[in-house]
Amino acid sequence: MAQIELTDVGLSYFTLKQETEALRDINLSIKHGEFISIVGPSGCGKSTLLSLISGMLKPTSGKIEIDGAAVSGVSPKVGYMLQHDHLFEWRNVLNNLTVGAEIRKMDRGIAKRKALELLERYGLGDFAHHGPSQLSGGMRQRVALIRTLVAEPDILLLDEPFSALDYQTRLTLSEEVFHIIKDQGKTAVLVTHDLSEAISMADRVMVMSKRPSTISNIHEIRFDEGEGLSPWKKREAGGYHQTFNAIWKELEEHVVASL
Ligand SMILES: Nc1ncnc2c1ncn2[C@@H]1O[C@H](COP(=O)(O)OP(=O)(O)OP(=O)(O)O)[C@@H](O)[C@H]1O
Repeated sequence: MAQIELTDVGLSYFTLKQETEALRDINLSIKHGEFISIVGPSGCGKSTLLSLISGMLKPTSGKIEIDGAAVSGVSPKVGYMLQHDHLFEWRNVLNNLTVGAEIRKMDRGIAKRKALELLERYGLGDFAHHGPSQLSGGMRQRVALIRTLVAEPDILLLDEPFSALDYQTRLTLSEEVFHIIKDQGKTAVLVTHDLSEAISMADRVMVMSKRPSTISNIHEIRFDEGEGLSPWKKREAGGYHQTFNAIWKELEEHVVASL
């Protein structure tokens, strides 16, 4: 059974002046533990799609299910990682990690233990009592991911999580985040403008058309070098450039059409 299932999903935004049809006829099945990337022209509705999966938005038409149950309201099974880490500067790292637990009225002791275990496991154990301003951009984003993991979501929605970082940090962090997500056995949906990031991290890359956006194509990312390759290994794989060029050609057509 699919973990996330979208059937004939459409979404229009209504304002006093106009209706904006963002998404049309979206049919998508995402399996447990799968990593899928979404690319498409600017403004085509990628973030809207994540908001629908999280339950923050309700589709105008069609249905969305997680583990066979209709999504109604914000789902506790879903966690977000965003472009900005939104860490509170006046709290140390550990206290930032327990914010979600406090809001959800989870046991703070349990949340703290979980947070410390995750910090230790992912190389940030020495920074638990540091302030966010004492961390590099990449470390802050790792803390943001750990904060999401403390709440134990099954599904991670990643909305351009690396785009505010310099290129070198992006490469390193995407590798680290990939390993953390696989290690934790999470299902992940990544929205990115960076096609090499999309291909290197995901099992499948979904290309969306210009608005009203439909699914143009879904590409399986498979290389002769084997299954489950890390982003570094995928970038080095024999068929990588061919795959990149094929998806880029398709994506470029949608980007040009949207100008
Ligand atoms: N709250 C809203 N009210 C009205 N229109 C909206 C709202 N949010 C988004 N839109 C419109 O819906 C469309 C899709 O927006 P969305 O942010 O999902 O696209 P995107 O593909 O994530 O964009 P980008 O790549 O630039 O981040 C855009 O035309 C946007 O202007």
